[in-house]
Amino acid sequence: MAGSESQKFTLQEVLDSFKLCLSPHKDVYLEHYVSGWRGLVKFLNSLGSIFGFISKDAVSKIQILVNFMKGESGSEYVTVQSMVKYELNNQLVDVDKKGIYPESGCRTLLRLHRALRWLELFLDRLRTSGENDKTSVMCREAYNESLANHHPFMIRKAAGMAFLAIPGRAAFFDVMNVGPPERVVAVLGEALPLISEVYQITEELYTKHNLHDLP
Ligand SMILES: CCCCCCCC/C=C\CCCCCCCC(=O)N[C@@H](COP(=O)(O)O)[C@H](O)/C=C/CCCCCCCCCCCCC
Repeated sequence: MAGSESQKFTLQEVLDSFKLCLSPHKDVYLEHYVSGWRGLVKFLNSLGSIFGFISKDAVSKIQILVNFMKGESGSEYVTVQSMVKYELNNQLVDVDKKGIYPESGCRTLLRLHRALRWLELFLDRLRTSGENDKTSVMCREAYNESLANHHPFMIRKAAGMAFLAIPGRAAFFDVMNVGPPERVVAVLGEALPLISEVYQITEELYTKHNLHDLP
């Protein structure tokens, strides 16, 4: 029982992680970034096995980052800023698109960063949606405006199929475990600026170092 309870998703938990993500100097703590994603994956898993291929990909990327954080150079992987600095200074990133470092922290985080933009767009649609709006449509629109631009045809097709299995708005809000719809909307309103700020800071860092096209 305790085990299954600890696997239960709450939107509040994700909100707390993103709250802790930013240092006073606006550095992004990897530990909390990763823990925010872990919470989201928990949510995805609770929606059913059709989302398994998405969850598996997110988990493998989270694990790559955790391995760096726990590895011998762990002290360089405290924030996104320190990770970028360390990997660039030590030529551990495929800046010239050679594919020698297919699992660098920078390229791995880039994939999650793009997914964070999808999340921001999706949550904003959810927050402003009406009772009769379809979650699958909101999700697809957010995906087409963000992640889809980075995915090949087959992944886009598979993602499109999975979106059809997303529960309706009321059931979706229930799984968030924060209370009635008005409370969900309020917590989303609190979560969104935090997610947006983390996204924006990472976006600017990747632009500054020309890291948006890492293979
Ligand atoms: C606050 C609660 C409400 C929202 C809950 C959302 C829960 C979402 C949880 C996790 C999202 C998954 C993040 C997926 C990361 C994808 C990273 C990526 O782009 N990977 C591709 C490229 O990687 P490399 O090959 O270059 O290493 C990879 O090819 C992707 C494979 C899987 C397909 C990804 C489709 C993503 C669709 C967007 C998520 C839809 C979730 C719908 C659930 C409502």
